[in-house]
Amino acid sequence: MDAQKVKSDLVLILDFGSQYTHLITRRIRSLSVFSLCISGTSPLKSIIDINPRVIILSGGPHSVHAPDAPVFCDGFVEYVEANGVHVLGICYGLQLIVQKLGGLVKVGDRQEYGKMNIEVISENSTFFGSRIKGDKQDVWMSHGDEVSKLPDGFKVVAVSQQGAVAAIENPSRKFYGLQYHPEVTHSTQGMKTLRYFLFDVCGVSADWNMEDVLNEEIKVIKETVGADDHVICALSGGVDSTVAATLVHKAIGDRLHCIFVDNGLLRYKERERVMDTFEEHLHLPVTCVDASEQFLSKLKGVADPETKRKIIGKEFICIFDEFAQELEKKLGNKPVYLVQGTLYPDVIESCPPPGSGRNHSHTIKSHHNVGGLPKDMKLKLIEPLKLLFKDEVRALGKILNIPEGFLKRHPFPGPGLAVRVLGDVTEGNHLEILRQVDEIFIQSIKDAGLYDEIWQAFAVFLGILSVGVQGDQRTHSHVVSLRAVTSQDGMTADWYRFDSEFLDQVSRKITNNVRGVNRVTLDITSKPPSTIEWE
Ligand SMILES: Nc1ncnc2c1ncn2[C@@H]1O[C@H](COP(=O)(O)OP(=O)(O)OP(=O)(O)O)[C@@H](O)[C@H]1O
Ligand SMILES: O=c1[nH]c(=O)c2[nH+]cn([C@@H]3O[C@H](COP(=O)(O)O)[C@@H](O)[C@H]3O)c2[nH]1
Ligand SMILES: NC(=O)CC[C@H](N)C(=O)O
Ligand SMILES: [Mg+2]
Repeated sequence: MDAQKVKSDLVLILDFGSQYTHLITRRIRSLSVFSLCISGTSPLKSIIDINPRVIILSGGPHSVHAPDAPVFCDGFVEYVEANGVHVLGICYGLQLIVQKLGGLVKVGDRQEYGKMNIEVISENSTFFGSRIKGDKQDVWMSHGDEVSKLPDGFKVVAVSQQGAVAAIENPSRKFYGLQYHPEVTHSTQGMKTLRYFLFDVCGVSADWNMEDVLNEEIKVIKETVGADDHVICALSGGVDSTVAATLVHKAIGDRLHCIFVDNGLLRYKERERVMDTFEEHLHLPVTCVDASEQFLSKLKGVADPETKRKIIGKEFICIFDEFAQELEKKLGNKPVYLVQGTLYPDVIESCPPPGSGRNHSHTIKSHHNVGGLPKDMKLKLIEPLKLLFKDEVRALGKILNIPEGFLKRHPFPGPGLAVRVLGDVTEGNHLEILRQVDEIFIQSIKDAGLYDEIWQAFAVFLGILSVGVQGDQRTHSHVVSLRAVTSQDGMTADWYRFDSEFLDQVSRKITNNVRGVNRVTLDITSKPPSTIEWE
């Protein structure tokens, strides 16, 4: 998906490191307006190429006074004014507008964190429209600096209960600013304010929808892939790669060749279930490669989580490479493209704004990623989902007639059960025990009608022994842990609150049915401080 080819009005977010940048993008997209975010310090050329109707400057952890504070590029103000682009600064974004256009920002006498009440003080505010003077609303603030002098031509249109500037505007120059965060749900009228700003103040059209995204994608893929070119796709049976493959298949038909790898680390009956779904419901051409021995032999005796992940990533690459070579023998020409199901959060996370302090998840653990393919494979990438969030990918999958039950599948990591059996995965029958426990847990969640409420659920094999008493006998057996989380995008997560009756039933089912397990525990940690997977 190419931002420059999106015909709808585009709202560009310049990201200065706010925790809520993704949220602004998502809120705007929910109004059927296309929105993208790029680093706040991006060069002018990137902004010109994207050609936005509106630019939002995000909040951020910096103070505009700090020597290394991130700033929009040179020529930004001249560009937006020459092109009639509306600019909205949120929090740090507002402070940046004030400082750069000749006003003053100082360290606040008071700080405003959390819930705050604001009042519209202007009779005729463009920003708040028909909302009359005196209108009050609860908003969510998070700032320590405050505006002490406005640039010429600006006026204050709302103030906080503590008397600090809460909203400013200069309609003739098309600059607006909010000191609070309209994108968080605690700002009770935040969505109303954003909607009014985009549609009534900026005149943006609400014409972005998934059908258009799909048709545009198919068109672009048809134009990109040559008439005789072949394309490969690593298909995991997960939502992202399946939606990406189905979309590309629609564009180029049987010149798409999918490979599903059984790495010996899959869940109970997963290989059969995934292959059945592909054949029966999705009609995708898939080659299943059984590489379980290859993977497991490489993992023998390896206990370190990062080493395990690296070994698995490397094996995947070898297998994709062999697949490409075999196809070359069969077809006479080597596949030119590789389809990946990369999503927008991956893209945003991989280019955090300078100094934002935002961690890229790869620094915590090496996520298996097909993007690590060796350069000499010379495959060019097709990433049709790279500007979409998971819920949008699910919506796209629905239009592609992918069964809804499939689209609601919980994510499953590429390294599979290897990151859920702690330590050496090849020891004893640990993998097999985990498969049985996981199946009971997931099936119980489905039977209780809870599957769709939970973002991801699974069992973990802890690799420690505990003493138990079973059938009057002393046992010294394995301990497992159950993990279920709610999340928006996997970047942060909270543990799911099961009721105790459900937990009691699952625990008994596991100890009564899985030989070798005498203790079941529940993981009640959010992310952060934990991660979702244990390794
Ligand atoms: N067993 C596998 N066989 C082939 N490719 C795989 C396998 N496991 C993972 N992959 C590749 O790794 C990519 C990343 O996996 P990831 O789990 O992030 O996405 P997904 O499996 O497509 O979707 P989901 O997040 O819903 O599980 C997949 O899109 C796929 O290309
Ligand atoms: O394809 C993947 N390859 C990986 O190596 C990998 N590691 C974690 N995950 C999934 O990513 C989400 C966040 O996981 P963590 O909180 O454990 O980092 C969760 O949904 C995890 O299941 C992976 N997915
Ligand atoms: N949330 C923000 O954007 C904060 C901006 C700035 N760091 C302040 O404290 O005022
Ligand atoms: Mg997966």
